[in-house]
Amino acid sequence: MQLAALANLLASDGELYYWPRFYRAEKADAYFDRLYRELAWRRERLFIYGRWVNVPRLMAWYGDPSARYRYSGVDHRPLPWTADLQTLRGDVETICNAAFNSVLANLYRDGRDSMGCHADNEKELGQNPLIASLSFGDSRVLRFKHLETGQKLDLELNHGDLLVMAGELQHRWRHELPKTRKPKQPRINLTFRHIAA
Ligand SMILES: O=C(O)CCC(=O)C(=O)O
Ligand SMILES: [Fe+2]
Repeated sequence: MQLAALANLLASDGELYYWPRFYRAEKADAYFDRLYRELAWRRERLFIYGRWVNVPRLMAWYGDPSARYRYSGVDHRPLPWTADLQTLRGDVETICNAAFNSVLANLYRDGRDSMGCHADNEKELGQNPLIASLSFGDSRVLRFKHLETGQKLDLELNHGDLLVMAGELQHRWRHELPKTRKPKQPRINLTFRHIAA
């Protein structure tokens, strides 16, 4: 099966493809355990409105040496691919029929960890980036908001799910992973990207 066989969840202004349980529970369990233990999780700090704030999640950045990535004034040099990340990259490349040279890993330790509203629109990602996102661990809601109409779309991402963002999505929509008061176990999200050298 290929991405093109999936329906676009958006009626207009971008492409969003959702493949629930892309990995079955057992396989997803094994990935979660190893990623949790093996990735070099770091607490990042960002300089926002004149002060340093802790990013409310742990992060790790892997990729080809040429895949340097800058955001919020911080230059991210990728760590070399681990065996699992290579395998996962291969899987999503096959499905998406695209090449990825880097992956941003996020670890949301509990419901207080989150990601603020943003678009993945850095110029290194190209005009209409194709970004493949894998989720492992507890479920969390990813919320899309249309920039002009304010339309909202909530997607609950579960253990082993694949989500692909493409087309004009990053120009027309923003997305966030809100905090929640519900008790939550850790969740790992991997977003595979192609960074122009
Ligand atoms: O955790 C998620 O599902 C979203 C991650 C995300 O938006 C990003 O890494 O840019
Ligand atoms: Fe994002």
